[in-house]
Amino acid sequence: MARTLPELRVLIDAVDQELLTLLSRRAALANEVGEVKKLDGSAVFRPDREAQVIANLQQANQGALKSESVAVIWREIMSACRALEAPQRVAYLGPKGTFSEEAALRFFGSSITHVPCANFDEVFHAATAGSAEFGVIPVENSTEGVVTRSLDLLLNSPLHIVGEISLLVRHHLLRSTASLEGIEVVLAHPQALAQCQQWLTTHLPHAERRAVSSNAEGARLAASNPAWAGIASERAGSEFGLHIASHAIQDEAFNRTRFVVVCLPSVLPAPEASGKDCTSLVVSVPNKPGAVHDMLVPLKLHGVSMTRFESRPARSGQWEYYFYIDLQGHPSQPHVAAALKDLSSLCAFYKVLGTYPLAD
Ligand SMILES: C=C(O[C@@H]1C=C(C(=O)O)C=C[C@H]1O)C(=O)O
Repeated sequence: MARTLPELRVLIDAVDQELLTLLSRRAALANEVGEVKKLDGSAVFRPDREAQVIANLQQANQGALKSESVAVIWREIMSACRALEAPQRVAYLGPKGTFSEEAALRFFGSSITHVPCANFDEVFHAATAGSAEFGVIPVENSTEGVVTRSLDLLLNSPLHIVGEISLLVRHHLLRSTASLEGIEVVLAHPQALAQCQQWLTTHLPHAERRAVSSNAEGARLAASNPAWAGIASERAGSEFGLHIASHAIQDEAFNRTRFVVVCLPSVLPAPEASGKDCTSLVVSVPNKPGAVHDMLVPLKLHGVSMTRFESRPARSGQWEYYFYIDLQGHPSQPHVAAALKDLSSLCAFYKVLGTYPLAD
């Protein structure tokens, strides 16, 4: 005979008690790890070790849980255990409800100390000055391309990149009522206004588009005026008590933003090779014919594939540029090391921004 609902619930309650005992044991061990780390001064957050823990469990998983669920559950368990060692402070573009916050939670789990910042410069400053261990910043969007301020800040910063997150970004039109009637102003970060420009031209041709410091800030302001609307995430909508006047208004259905995690090398040294890594560089070459072509030859010769190539003005007024290059691979791989050595010898400026595991 099939078990009844009350019987099943008694069994589930018993399993939960067992889980709690096991999780407490795990937490106590993590606490002990924290003590050891305090003595030898090593990094609290070890994303490489956490990735390995998840990979081992996914491989061992014979049960009913989906592989992705195993990852999500253990990310949170490890986030809570890590917070017992020392709460990690993570700076990002605030206020609450931004996609930067979502990216931070995806990478670190929810047991972090939030350090919301007013702009990207402040994120870099927080992670450099030590009011946060880590910063999370967007670097490119699949519709709008490069986030220029982030690239410019990376150039002169002592922070290095230790991880990346790729987030599906769905923008909603949010306001105090659920209709499109009477909207005079649409407030959002310039990136979001750009990612929704076709929709705005078609549906709200007469509304003023007003750039603000973040989408969540636009949503916060939209809550104060019925003729204003914001473009932001669902989370920002609930944070400020707004209705969704129109769902998923971004011009590209699969609009994605790539974020990177930055920190001082003393907080976390460069991650070791994971087998699926990216190495980010910024370089410049002498302003002479063929220099850019020559710079890329070593990549071809050593069989290293380039996944990104961006240029930014060097601001010298001489039509000189910095090139931001992403390569597949890790400098501990001989062919990557050889390509980097040859490439650097051709550059007037050469800086490795970081080497880190690729996002799923
Ligand atoms: C417990 C450790 O510290 C942190 C927490 C981890 C965990 O809960 O499994 C893993 C790596 C670290 O980010 C450790 O380094 O082993």
